[in-house]
Amino acid sequence: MARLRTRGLTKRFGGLTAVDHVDFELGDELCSLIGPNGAGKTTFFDLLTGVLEPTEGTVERRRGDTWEDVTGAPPHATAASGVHRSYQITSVFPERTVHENVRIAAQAAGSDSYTLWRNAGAFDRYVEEADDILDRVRLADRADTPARSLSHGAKRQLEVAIALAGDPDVLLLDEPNAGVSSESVDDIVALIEDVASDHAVLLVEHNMDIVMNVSDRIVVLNRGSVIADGTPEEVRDDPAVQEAYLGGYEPGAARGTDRGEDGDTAEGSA
Ligand SMILES: Nc1ncnc2c1ncn2[C@@H]1O[C@H](COP(=O)(O)OP(=O)(O)OP(=O)(O)O)[C@@H](O)[C@H]1O
Repeated sequence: MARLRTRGLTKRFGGLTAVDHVDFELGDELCSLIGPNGAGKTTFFDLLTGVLEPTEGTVERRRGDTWEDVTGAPPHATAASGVHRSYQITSVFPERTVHENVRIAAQAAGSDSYTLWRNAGAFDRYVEEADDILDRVRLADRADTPARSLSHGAKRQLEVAIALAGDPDVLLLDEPNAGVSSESVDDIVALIEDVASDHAVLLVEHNMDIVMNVSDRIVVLNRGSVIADGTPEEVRDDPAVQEAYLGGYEPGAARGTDRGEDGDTAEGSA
């Protein structure tokens, strides 16, 4: 079922059109959004999540049998409507533990957050929810670790955990592999595939091996416009995509050669 769609979505920065009349629909699938640097991927995510207001066009969310116009709704309203984004530059509280970060995110998304002090049962529920999510993202053994001391890979897992805490049905994953060492890539890939089993997922990822392996569908942006939309095989074999982006792509060559390979060690701050 289609869950999110855009019609004629456009963002101009002065004379530059960063996103150019994009018609897009996300269903229950793992769709990757790829394209060269500056293609408009981040701007598109910012438009979907209300970080930016479009110059033209609409963003709509499925509500039962109808579509609701959520164009320009602020980020908290977008999150409340079930669209969550994992940030490349994260919003974790570095001094708080992994568990506290997820529990706080679950509380913030819950309807009774303002009366929590009166409602011990609600608190226990959020603690349990955080336990379950940490099991799912395989961070349970680091529940009591301060977020700042996690490795890059574990930080990406925590970001996904925080996004899951809001109980979304659409997840926008913003380079979940950024900065992760090659040994940890398989864990992140397993996590992406796992969350895609029960969420609609839109993934921005530069590592083409990951994109080709996990995606049901790939949308290619170039200079703000969609130049291809299809299965990994269709997109890989598309001459326009080869020219704009994938020129010279060979399976297996992307791993370890991408940006952000600065090792999977703690970085001192989240
Ligand atoms: N706030 C802004 N003001 C002016 N220009 C901007 C702004 N944000 C982005 N741009 C421009 O819009 C274009 C699209 O940028 P965007 O960051 O969306 O691309 P991207 O596909 O995410 O790139 P990357 O892969 O490098 O992250 C670029 O030319 C960029 O310089």
